Amino acid sequence: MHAAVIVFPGSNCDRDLAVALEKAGAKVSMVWHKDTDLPSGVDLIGIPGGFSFGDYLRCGAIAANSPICRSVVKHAEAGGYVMGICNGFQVLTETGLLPGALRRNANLKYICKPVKLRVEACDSIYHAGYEAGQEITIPIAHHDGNYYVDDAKLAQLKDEGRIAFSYIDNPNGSVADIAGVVSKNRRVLGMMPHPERMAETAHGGTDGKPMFDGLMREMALV
Ligand SMILES: NC(=O)CC[C@H](N)C(=O)O
Repeated sequence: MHAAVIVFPGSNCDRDLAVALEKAGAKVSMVWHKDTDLPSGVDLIGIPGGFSFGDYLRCGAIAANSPICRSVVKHAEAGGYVMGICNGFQVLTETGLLPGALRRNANLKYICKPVKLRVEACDSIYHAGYEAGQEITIPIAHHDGNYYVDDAKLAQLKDEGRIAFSYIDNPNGSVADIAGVVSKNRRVLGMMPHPERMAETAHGGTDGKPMFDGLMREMALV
């Protein structure tokens, strides 16, 4: 499986995401935001966490208009896989590939701590390594993680089984405790918590590792 990790000025989790994917067995190419084309044969795009363009305008808004993001959108629209973590989730909402927006945390503070998540019943490759209803601990590190969708879109996300992960004890004010969502075809995932920061024993826990191992297993079957 060939993954591309996109790097923006201000990305700071690009290497972590690349390492997590490599340890699961992927070949990873790092792709600079000014590039216009993805390497040929890319199966999965990873949009990493960080503070792209200093979080100016809105988190992810400038990155979403980078040259490479036109190719990211094309890849997703053609049915390709894309995972966006933290700032990556913010970028994906700004491109319109995922619904909703990430607003300032309800307490107006940057929050950096491990949180408990519930794995929702969502049949995506990103869930293959988990059981529905499983509780996992994954760190968050954001000031704009307060997920918002209006009532109609929330009802649609619920009806379509597109809530990927929920907070057990909501840290940031997100609507319906939502920590992550998927696209209608379940191939685009956005989540605020960082599974790549909980993927080996030295991280203090490995609850993020099944996401990478599971998606590798599933992609071998696609
Ligand atoms: N860790 C991150 O990706 C930070 C996300 C984002 N820039 C925020 O603080 O809200």
